[in-house]
Amino acid sequence: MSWYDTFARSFLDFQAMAEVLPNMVRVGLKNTLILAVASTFFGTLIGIVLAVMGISENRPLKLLARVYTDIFRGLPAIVTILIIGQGFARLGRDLFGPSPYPLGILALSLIAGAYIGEIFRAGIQSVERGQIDATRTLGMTYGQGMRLVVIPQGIRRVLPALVNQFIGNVKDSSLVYFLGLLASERELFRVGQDQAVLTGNLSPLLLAGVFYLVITVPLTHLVNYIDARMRVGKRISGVQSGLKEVAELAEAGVPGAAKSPARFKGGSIEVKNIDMAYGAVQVLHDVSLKVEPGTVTCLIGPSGSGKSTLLRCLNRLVECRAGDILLDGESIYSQTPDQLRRRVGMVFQQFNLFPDRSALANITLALRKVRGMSRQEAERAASARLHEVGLLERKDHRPANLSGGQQQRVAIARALALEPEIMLFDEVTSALDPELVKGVLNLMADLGRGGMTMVVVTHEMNFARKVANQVVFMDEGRIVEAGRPADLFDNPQSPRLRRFLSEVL
Ligand SMILES: Nc1ncnc2c1ncn2[C@@H]1O[C@H](COP(=O)(O)OP(=O)(O)OP(=O)(O)O)[C@@H](O)[C@H]1O
Repeated sequence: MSWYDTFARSFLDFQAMAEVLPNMVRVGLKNTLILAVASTFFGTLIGIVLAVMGISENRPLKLLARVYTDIFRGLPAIVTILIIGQGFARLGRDLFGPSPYPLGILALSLIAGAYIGEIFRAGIQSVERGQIDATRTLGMTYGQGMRLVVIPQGIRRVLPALVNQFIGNVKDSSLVYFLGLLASERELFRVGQDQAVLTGNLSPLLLAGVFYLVITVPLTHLVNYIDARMRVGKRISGVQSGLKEVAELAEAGVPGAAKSPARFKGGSIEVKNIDMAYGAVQVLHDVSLKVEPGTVTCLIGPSGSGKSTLLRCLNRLVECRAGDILLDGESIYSQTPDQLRRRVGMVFQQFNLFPDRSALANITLALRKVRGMSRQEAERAASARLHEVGLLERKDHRPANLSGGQQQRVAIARALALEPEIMLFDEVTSALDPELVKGVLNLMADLGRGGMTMVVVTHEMNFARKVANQVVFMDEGRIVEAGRPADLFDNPQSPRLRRFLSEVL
């Protein structure tokens, strides 16, 4: 007999396959899916708890999650299944009757939980810090930020890994057979193996193998497709040049130099002798500053001089070590950070838009969750803000489908939607292509003319000169000079400011 005949007799006995097929679908496939789905479901619940424990600040919880993960990831699956299935057989019988099947699910879930916990933890930790900063500046609590923004993004990022885990559970479900399943509980492998013993050839096992592939291969491809779709959203055509973006703003009524009527009720700020340190490194030394209502203050200075840190003290993204800050004459420490941040909006260099939400949804999220508006109210308000920044037509675009300048204008609209009294801008044009900078600066100048109190960290000296009421020069964590732009730029008093201006102008 040729090798092929031997092979065909062992593996290609179609009659043996046909005989086992009904049982394989009705019993094997069904039970494999129940085992895999149930253990992925319970494993996901365990994984979420482990991930939350793993990223918490509580050391005992962290340690517990670590120990759990090390044990269940380190042991071979079959060892865990046998220890749980046989070690707790008595208890299992009392609880679930003669079937070892529930204990099999429990063992698979405990193993899956260890892997899924690590997957979630990595996913959540991979979400940029700026995302949580953005939720905080929009007045969301830490819990809201995690639940509404960070965790969904983290889960989306790890979706392929989660599906891999499900595929792993489909395969590991075959190990439950070691617990001696009842006939009605046999999974694919066991049905194939029993039939192989009966017929004396391996064709039923091959058929079981085909079933495993039929479940796992399409799933992998499906998840890759969904993942790609979710990452960027639906592609929307309509890329435009940066020069056209300035026109977009003019159409929306942001005319650059024209006078706009006061439409904001800006608040006042008084910074009184604040010190701030990151650990042992003192970053701000005895900083005092007054910002009158409805004025624009530009903070300038070399890199690392503490400008961003000062800005972050104003909305308590970082906390001062000494001194006080008054908002409209009242200490910002007499209110919660969330209450304060509803009054003090902030826009960042990296935009920090939520990538998985449209421009409109980026704005409505805080309106609904922080301000408690209905969906309709929030959409109406968000549309009005988008119109003001010339982007109403692009309300359904995800950030990935917008230019940097457009993204920054959405970020400004998002902050304005909460109707703050103060707006903080942290180098908001530094990440933009040169031709997109003008559109964003025009918009900011318009806000200033509209009576918004603004504190702007910027390297755009022209903007500071033309738009600011007050320019503040910082160096090494101290305010070195502050005054009207003409005084600072044309008549700098300190050698440090003179040197700085000679380098940047
Ligand atoms: N999270 C942090 N942990 C530790 N040190 C930090 C942190 N953020 C900033 N620093 C340090 O604090 C100092 C001031 O930084 P800050 O970002 O406020 O300066 P900056 O003037 O805004 O600089 P740039 O223009 O480069 O943004 C720098 O020495 C910086 O390295």
